[in-house]
Amino acid sequence: MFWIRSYEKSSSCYSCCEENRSLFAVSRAGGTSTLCPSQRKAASAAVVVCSAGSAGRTGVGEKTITNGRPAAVEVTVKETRKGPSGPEVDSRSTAGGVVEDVYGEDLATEDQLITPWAVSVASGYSLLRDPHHNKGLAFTQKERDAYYLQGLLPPACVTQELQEKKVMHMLRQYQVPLQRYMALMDLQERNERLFYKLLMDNVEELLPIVYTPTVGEACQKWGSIYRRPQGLYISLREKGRILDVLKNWPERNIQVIVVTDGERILGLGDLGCQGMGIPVGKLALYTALGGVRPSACLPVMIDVGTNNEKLLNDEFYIGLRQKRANGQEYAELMDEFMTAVKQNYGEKVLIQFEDFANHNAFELLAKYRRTHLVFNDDIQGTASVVLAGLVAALKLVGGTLAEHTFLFLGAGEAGTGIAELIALEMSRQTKAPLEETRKKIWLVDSKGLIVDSRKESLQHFKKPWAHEHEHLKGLLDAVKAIKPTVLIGSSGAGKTFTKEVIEAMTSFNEKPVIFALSNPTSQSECTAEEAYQWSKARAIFASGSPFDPVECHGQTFVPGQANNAYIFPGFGLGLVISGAIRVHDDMLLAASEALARQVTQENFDKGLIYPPFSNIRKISAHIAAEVAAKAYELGLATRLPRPANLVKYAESCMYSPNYRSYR
Ligand SMILES: NC(=O)C1=CN([C@@H]2O[C@H](COP(=O)(O)OP(=O)(O)OC[C@H]3O[C@@H](n4cnc5c(N)ncnc54)[C@H](OP(=O)(O)O)[C@@H]3O)[C@@H](O)[C@H]2O)C=CC1
Ligand SMILES: CC(=O)C(=O)O
Ligand SMILES: [Mg+2]
Repeated sequence: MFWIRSYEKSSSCYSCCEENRSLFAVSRAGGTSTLCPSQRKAASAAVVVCSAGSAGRTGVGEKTITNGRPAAVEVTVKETRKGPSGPEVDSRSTAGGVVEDVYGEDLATEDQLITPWAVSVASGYSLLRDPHHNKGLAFTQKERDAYYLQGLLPPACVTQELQEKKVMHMLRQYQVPLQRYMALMDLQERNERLFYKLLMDNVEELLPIVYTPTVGEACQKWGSIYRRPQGLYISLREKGRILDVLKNWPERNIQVIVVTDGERILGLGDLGCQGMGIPVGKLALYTALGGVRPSACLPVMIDVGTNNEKLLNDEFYIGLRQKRANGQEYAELMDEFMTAVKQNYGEKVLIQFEDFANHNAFELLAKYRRTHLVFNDDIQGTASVVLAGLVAALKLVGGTLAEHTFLFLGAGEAGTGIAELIALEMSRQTKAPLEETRKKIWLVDSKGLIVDSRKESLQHFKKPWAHEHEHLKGLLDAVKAIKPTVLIGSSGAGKTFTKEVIEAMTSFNEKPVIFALSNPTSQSECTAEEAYQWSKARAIFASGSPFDPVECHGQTFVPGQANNAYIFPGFGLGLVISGAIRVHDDMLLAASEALARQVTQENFDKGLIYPPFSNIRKISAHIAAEVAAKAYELGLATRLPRPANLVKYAESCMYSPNYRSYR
């Protein structure tokens, strides 16, 4: 038995050997190659050719047998790309030529060019450095014998459970959340399955590390803590060759892309290229919470510059050092990206827009929702999660949606996205026209209450909310005048729900419903403690970032986390398993209902309007099933026939992080 290092996963091999990604071939830079039986047969000959699929690269491995095992496997990489007129072009010269040995760079002087990805493998050493297959001390003795690992590991063989216990123990020693974040990222790069097992088994403890609030700090310091790319960085420099850039990614079978341009990272503003932490974090949740295979997930950072002066002057900044491109230049880059994604991965890859500034977010969604499978998490995912929380909250406060009055602080992506879905649901329930149901919803932006006298100067997404009313500048005035039953913070501005605001809400509501959605914790409109204390323990409260339970008036309150993380993983899974080709608003409503249904009486008894994250895999399966059902109903699903039991089917599709046994 021997291994061949190949450069692309052959798509035919992928499908026939998916379940048993054996180690006949090992990965390069996170990519894996699996030899199907025919290739294995070929592998017993002296030369193996691994097809490059559409990427156009061919790796040719030659082996020399010494005492029944490979003494060395030399691999020659012949880069073949189609020339402009069609025929294959041997681009070896531009690729840096043939590399003679595995670690050629050690022999080269610093100014000599080397081709780092042309290497050969004949030892388990590389297996230990392949995060997709590495099991560390959990390799059994048999596996150590079979895969040339003898001596490369200390003698102890341990279980994955013991490894998990040890890493959790180590993580808990760190006092600083960012240290935990970095340790987890290191684990992801070292042993992917252990990383996901940890995340799934300890979701409530680790979510605040890989996600909000710590991911916010990680993005702010990304330039300093950057170690490995973790996704694709596509900058203005790549304009005109984005398709080629996509082909550099080692995985072919991508199902979900999360893309940002870094302009509105949580409530932290423009973090430019450092926003990459968000797609990386969101996709970790796609796998851990929604069960999408890690190899099917692709984080993308579109770098068009940054207007953040501090970053532009930071010596450790890793992005383009220029002001943000906008207008036509921006639109062209995005268009090239969207086209290349479809060309490379097909019609059914889900593209999730994340943390774009609102002046681009609404346009991108409107433009591509007709041609691509796109979803804006901040506009649509947030709307779905908040609607679910409201529907659940009605069980505690009484009344129908239409009997409530809503006031938002913040009229951007999250605010207007939520407002629109509430109005849509109200309209469905009451059969009243959307224009009527919108009148129950009021929004305040940085200039005050959105009213008709401001209409001319409003951004297009605010115009539907410009109702007749005198203009009021401050939130407190608006609360007193509108007398909302539900107050929702989506401003990105921390500490804006003051004592006076919460007391005013409490003065005319028996149980004021208060959502402080802004992330990370520093930007939350108020803390859980403030909401409960200032409302004399009467508030029904949920926040975007997590807060610890609060003791108030002799009771313990467990605040809910109104975060789109409840929705997008299951939502995406539903699209993937049904082979959906477009996202429809009805799917958002279906996801929202599925989430609201998961809140149990026991949860309500604790004042919770969201189920605990510890049940998230089950919740995601139910959301996925409802979304898929809607896709079938709307004729948007392509995976036929429709499975009879969609919940069971969704569960059966979910990634498991348990180690596989290697033959
Ligand atoms: N919990 C969750 O799941 C989610 C939370 N969020 C959070 O919501 C926040 C906003 O996100 P998003 O809607 O995309 O951002 P946008 O930039 O699109 O919108 C922000 C809105 O808040 C207004 N605003 C800002 N500061 C103030 C202030 N001091 N007083 C009143 N209004 C203010 C802005 O006013 P103007 O238009 O006048 O500039 C704008 O209307 C972020 O912190 C984000 O992290 C977002 C998505 C999901
Ligand atoms: C949660 C989220 O998507 C945000 O804060 O932007
Ligand atoms: Mg977001």
